[in-house]
Amino acid sequence: MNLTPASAPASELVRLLRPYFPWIALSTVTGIGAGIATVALLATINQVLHRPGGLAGGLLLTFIGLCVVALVGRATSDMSNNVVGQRLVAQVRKSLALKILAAPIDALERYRMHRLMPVLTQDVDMISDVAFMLASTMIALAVSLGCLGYLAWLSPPLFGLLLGALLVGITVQSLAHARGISGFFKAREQEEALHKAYRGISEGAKELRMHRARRAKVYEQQVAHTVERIHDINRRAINIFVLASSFGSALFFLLIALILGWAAFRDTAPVVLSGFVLVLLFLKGPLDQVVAALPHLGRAKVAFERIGDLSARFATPEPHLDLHAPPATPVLHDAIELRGARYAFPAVEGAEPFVLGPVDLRIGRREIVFVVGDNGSGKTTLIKLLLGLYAPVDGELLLDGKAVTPQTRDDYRQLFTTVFSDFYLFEDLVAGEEGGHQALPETALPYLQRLEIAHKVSVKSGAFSTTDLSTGQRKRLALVHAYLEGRPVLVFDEWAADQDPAFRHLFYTELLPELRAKGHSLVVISHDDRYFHVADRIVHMKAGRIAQATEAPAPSLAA
Ligand SMILES: Nc1ncnc2c1ncn2[C@@H]1O[C@H](COP(=O)(O)OP(=O)(O)OP(=O)(O)O)[C@@H](O)[C@H]1O
Repeated sequence: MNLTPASAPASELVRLLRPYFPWIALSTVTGIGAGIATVALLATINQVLHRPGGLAGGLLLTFIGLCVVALVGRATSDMSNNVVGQRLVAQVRKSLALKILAAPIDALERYRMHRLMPVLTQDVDMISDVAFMLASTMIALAVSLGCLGYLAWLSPPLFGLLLGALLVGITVQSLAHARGISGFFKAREQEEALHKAYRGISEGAKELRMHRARRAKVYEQQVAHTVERIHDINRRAINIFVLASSFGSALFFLLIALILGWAAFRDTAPVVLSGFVLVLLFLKGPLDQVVAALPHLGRAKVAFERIGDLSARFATPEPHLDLHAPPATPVLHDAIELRGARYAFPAVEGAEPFVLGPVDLRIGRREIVFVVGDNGSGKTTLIKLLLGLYAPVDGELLLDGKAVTPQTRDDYRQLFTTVFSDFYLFEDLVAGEEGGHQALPETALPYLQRLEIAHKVSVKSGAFSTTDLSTGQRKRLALVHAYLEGRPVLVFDEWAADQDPAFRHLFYTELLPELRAKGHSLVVISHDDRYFHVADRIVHMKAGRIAQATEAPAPSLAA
């Protein structure tokens, strides 16, 4: 599914709904059937009111038949519409998840979490809610149209009056709708600010406990202020709809007065007059229902545009990132290499854009390479290029001398196990790939013991028993993942930064050499100059360039 930018939600909706046209047709036909039967019921009741025999004989059968058609038609229409609505929501949810899974990492990094979450939750829920009420609204619309048809047949001049009133009502509703929707758009923009504030108060909870002034500022200026703005904007927008709806009701009663006045001056048959007023009074119910649905439809429109916007931003997925590709087990025979590779972040206002490269870097088999340098010198960016997470804007990435192409990039990435400094720890161990048969308690135990967390964590049903651990312990658990996956190249971004001195020592002096001895290549971002001697080679980064690549120094006495 490909949602296009915000400009064309209506055509987008049509495209999304296309697979469900048979269901929509069924819903429409049965809805209209129910509408016609309801109107015919009203006509029958009107006839009975003016007939000496009352509801007897053929009229009784007609009445029962129409009741059955109205009820069955309504239920069928409701259910088929519900099928469409729920399928639509499921499709949007899956499609958004797939888009996020296939989006280039730099596009995701730019989109930001506080913008992503309201779309994935609030906007999709809004569509779900509207899908739920769409069925009854459609039936109300069908009944309204049926009633109008009947009224036109019953008395064309009275229908002329009704038409005039309807035109005024529709004009007022349209104006209100336009104003209301622009309000909903403004409110939705504020929702993103609110989400950002919510992230601040949940993720920054500790910091806020420690700083009263900031706590008050975050609450007053970010949470309360934004909530109040959303409240004001939504209240005004909904009030516009309410006022328009009240105006419609007033217009309705004015119309009935006009009709009664007209009937007093013109000779109108009682059966026509009573039928007209009866149906008109009945019509108010479904019409009110349609009008009440307008704000919800307005909000759904806003939600659709947001989903469309997100979709458009991720409209260029990484090519050949197939979810169902067979497991790849790439092998490193000789080396991975960056040759003349360059990467540039998009410029941010007020800051110089960071450019990495051009860089040449070669990581051989069974080699330990340390990447070192000042904060912000480009170590992590270099690693992301090496991992194929960022695509170089110039130069190339090679595996055993062969260029990694968009077609082979995802397979290439399966060479690596990474522990980034902002790593995410998945609790479960993935079966079906390299670690499938290994996700057993007895396989994991030696690694958990080696990393001194066996007393805290075990493997149960293919998942770690807990991840509620200290930061350093969680990093050790991430390393267990790396052991279990057994991939050829391991990449650690400041892994040892959270470890105690004894374990840090163990990591550099025992674990890394052991892993190399087992055949792994290791790329380690490190600031621990006491252990630089462990590396086979040290790559110094400076302002986005490799300043020098040196052989490892001799071990210092302190180490
Ligand atoms: N997502 C991003 N968008 C824009 N610029 C970025 C982004 N990530 C990093 N940068 C820029 O790239 C530069 C290098 O960042 P990088 O994370 O590679 O540095 P580093 O050497 O790993 O630093 P540290 O030692 O602090 O982890 C930074 O100065 C930053 O301005």
